[in-house]
Amino acid sequence: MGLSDRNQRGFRRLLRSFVFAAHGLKHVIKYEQNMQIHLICSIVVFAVAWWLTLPLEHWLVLLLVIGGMFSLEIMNTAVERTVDLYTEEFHPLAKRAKDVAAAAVFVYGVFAVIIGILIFGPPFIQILFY
Ligand SMILES: Nc1ncnc2c1ncn2[C@@H]1O[C@H](COP(=O)(O)OP(=O)(O)OP(=O)(O)O)[C@@H](O)[C@H]1O
Repeated sequence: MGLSDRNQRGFRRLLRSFVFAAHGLKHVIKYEQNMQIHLICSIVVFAVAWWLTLPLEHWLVLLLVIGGMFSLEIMNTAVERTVDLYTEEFHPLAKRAKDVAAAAVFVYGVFAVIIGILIFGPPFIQILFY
């Protein structure tokens, strides 16, 4: 959507916003190594969850955690690009903004790993020791 047709309403506008979101997603997947790592990890997680025939509640938690991780990584990229638009010179506030955005992904990642251990730990212990 051009900046001029911001006042447009209706289905066409909705459709175009999906197209722009798809462009953003394609950009993050193509250029962000961390996003590629998240994608590979999530495919492995879903494959193992399928193999273990985890219950629906566990699938729902996994979907929430992985969806949240993707969304945070995408927002982190948005912060990085916005900071780069403002300056590509070294600036303490640019560093602060990027580091804080990265910290959001890191904190969520730590909790995602804890949730993963809680979900996958018991069935693996069952398979390995019983
Ligand atoms: N303009 C800047 N001024 C000061 N420090 C910066 C600036 N740009 C980046 N940095 C520092 O370098 C780090 C890496 O920044 P960069 O833009 O390369 O993102 P990144 O962490 O490599 O992210 P990703 O790997 O997800 O692309 C930042 O977290 C920040 O500490």
